[in-house]
Amino acid sequence: MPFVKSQGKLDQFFLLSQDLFFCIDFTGIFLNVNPMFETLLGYSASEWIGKSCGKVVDHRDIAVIVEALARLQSQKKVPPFDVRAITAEGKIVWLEVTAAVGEQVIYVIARDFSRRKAVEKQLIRNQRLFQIAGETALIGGWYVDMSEMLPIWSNEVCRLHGVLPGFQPTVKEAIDFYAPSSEPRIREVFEDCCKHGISFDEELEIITRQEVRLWVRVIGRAVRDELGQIIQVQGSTQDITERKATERQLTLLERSVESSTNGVVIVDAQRHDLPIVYINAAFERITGYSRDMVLGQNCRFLQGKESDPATLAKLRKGIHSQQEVHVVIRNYRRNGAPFWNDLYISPVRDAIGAVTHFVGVQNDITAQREYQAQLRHNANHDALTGLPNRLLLDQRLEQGCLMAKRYHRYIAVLFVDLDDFKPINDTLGHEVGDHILIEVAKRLEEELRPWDTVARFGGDEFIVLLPDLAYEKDVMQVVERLLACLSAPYWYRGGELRITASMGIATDDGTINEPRQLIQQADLAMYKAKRQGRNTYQWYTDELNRKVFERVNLRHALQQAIEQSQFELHYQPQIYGPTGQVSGVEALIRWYHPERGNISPGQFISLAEDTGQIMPISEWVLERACRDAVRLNASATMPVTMAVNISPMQFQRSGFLASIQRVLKQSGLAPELLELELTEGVLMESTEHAIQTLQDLRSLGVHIALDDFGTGFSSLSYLKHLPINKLKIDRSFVRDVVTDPRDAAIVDGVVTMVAKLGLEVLIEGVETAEQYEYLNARHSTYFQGFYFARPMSFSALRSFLDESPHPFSGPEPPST
Ligand SMILES: Nc1nc2c(ncn2[C@@H]2O[C@H](COP(=O)(O)O[C@H]3[C@@H](O)[C@H](n4cnc5c(=O)[nH]c(N)nc54)O[C@@H]3COP(=O)(O)O)[C@@H](O)[C@H]2O)c(=O)[nH]1
Repeated sequence: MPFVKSQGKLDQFFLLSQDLFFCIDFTGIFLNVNPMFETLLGYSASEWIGKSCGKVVDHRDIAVIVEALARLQSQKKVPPFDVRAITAEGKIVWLEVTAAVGEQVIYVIARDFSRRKAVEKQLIRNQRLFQIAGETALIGGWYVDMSEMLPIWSNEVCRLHGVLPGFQPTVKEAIDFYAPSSEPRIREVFEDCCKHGISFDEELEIITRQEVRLWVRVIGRAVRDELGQIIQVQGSTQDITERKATERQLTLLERSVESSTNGVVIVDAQRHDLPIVYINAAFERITGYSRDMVLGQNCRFLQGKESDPATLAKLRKGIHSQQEVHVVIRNYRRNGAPFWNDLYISPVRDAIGAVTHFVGVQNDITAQREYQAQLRHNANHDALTGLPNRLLLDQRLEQGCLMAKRYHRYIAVLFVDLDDFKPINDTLGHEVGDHILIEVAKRLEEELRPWDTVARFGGDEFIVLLPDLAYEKDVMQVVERLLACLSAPYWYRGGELRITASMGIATDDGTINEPRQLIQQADLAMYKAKRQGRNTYQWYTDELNRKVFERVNLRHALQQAIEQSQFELHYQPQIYGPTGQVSGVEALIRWYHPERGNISPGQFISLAEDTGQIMPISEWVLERACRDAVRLNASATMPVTMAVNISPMQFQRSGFLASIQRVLKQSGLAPELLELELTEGVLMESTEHAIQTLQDLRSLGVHIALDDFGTGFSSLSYLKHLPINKLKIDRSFVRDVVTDPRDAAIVDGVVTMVAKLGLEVLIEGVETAEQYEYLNARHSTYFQGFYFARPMSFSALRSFLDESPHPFSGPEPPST
């Protein structure tokens, strides 16, 4: 046996001990070792007797051995110490060494605690890992022993609360860290856990020592002993502030998307056929499809027969090239109703730039589109009849002319004007008028081919375009059909109404430069139809064209005349038969055009009436005539009346009376020396208003003469209602008065009757001595005519009056 021989019972212990027992001398040489030495370290005990104990000790712990030996040599006590021994296999064994000095020997007991050491090491490592995990995930651990009720916080929990590691709060202090909104909850769940063992997992807000608000996830659970008693509550606290902020942001985003009025759809770009993965409420509302119906589907279920292929191609191209794309596309709701979808599609990329989704933002712009279409329709159509208006008519006319030119066809333009529509409107009311216009529009449309156009041109005027005619004469069938259908009875509230139309026709083979001229031509032809008795048609001719051309030129020249004061006034004397004296003069306008010479009022007055140019002209005439009348009367021996022709438009203007007053005032002419000549037509229209104006004029003292009597309606009955002073018998009755007993009878009758009404009479157009003698012998009245004098300039008139104040008192009037 290599071991020290046993001595009594202690030897047994020495031999059987699970610890190492050995003796060394003061230099550390093994003197004796027990069997456990061999078992534990794997060395043969006999080999080691006489060897230094330092040989089995790891070199890192040699210093420890050396120091212990030194102490023992000095008879000092050595507290237990740990060293690493190296086994025969080269493994390390941790030994807890206790050494004591005996007689010349040192007794050593060494206990293997390698396992404990390994556990300790593992524990330390785990703790470290736990700490790292806590620090990384911002999770701290804590526990509260029920016996002490003092929370123990990990370093991370301390850090979270803004206190130093090792901080030891009371339960109250720990709870006080929670924000007022969270404090009741943590108190409740902690108490429930302590009392009833109910685990908790809460997201709450704490306020750190530095007054920083943090969101934490706090988890707690009860730990029970073997009897089921709760002995500890332990848990973790995790900083989730960042996650909460992100969550809040996400919630905000989600809510925004959800509550957006725009439809939002997200499709998965990485799955086959781009299935929908999200739609918001607006998408559901717009399309009528619910989430369940569309998730997983491709968006093409929104398309339909009217979805424009070009738009779809653009959409596909954008998706294919993973680029943003904007389209307005015709889509269909679940119920099949189409809608206009204003759609933006954008790719959504991940962190490395790969497209993972496409997000589509859509807006239902149907109402907007319809409104725009309505606006466009309104801009191009007449509100009452729904027919195209002038704007659209112009476009169609242009197209029609182009077609005619390209395909060697004809286009016809019909100008349709209802006959005597105004009286219907005026007497039966606008409601009836509107009804007729709508009915006319309907009838016209019904008679035409789909590619023809009926447009409302103005009040009771319609234009019909007949493009694509093989022959000009083809238009006749249409015209006759239209005239017939328009003259059929109209019914309104059970009553029958009759109305006809006059039509002007203009045609072209597409060579016309200015298509609009066709309308003017048709208009002109229509007027001719009117003059020819209504309910008929007329073709436009070159003769009419010449007139139009002339009118256009004349209108332009007239404007220049107004601007450049090219007018003059001439005066024609009026004679009082019984005395042969000049009782008045009629102011007659003269226009001397620098290139065209004299242009007679007969040529331009009616045009000026049509264009409104009569207004500045009339104003000028009135002012000049009144001023000249004042000058004339200043030197005349007898009062000379100034007769001024008043145009219908001038008379009907609301400021007419005021303008007369103003001119009288400015010129200083006595009102009774001013005689206004009005035609029958003026007085026939709006009689009440006309009579009132006449009465007002009469109240001013101004004289009124009714001009051209006998050429118009010449209703004798209305004469008695008119507050006029004088009646001028038209010269057409005078021309043959000597030879034609019928004219003589008319003149006799009118003069006699008018005299009986207490009015004065002037006989116009006396050109010969015979006429004058004949008439003067029968009637004591006034005369005017070339026989006495032609219209003359103001200076000529003055000389005329100066030379001969009573020119026609004698038997022989001067030759003119
Ligand atoms: N609103 C205005 N109308 C005016 C004005 N000046 C003229 N007129 C109207 O133009 C028409 C033509 O006028 P005019 O060519 O001047 O002819 C006048 C006389 O020259 C003509 N007349 C006079 N005596 C005779 C005659 O013996 N024979 C004959 N063949 N013609 C004669 O008659 C015209 C005047 O007619 P009336 O006005 O009816 O008295 C004409 O209608 C004018 O009214 C103007 O300033 N404003």
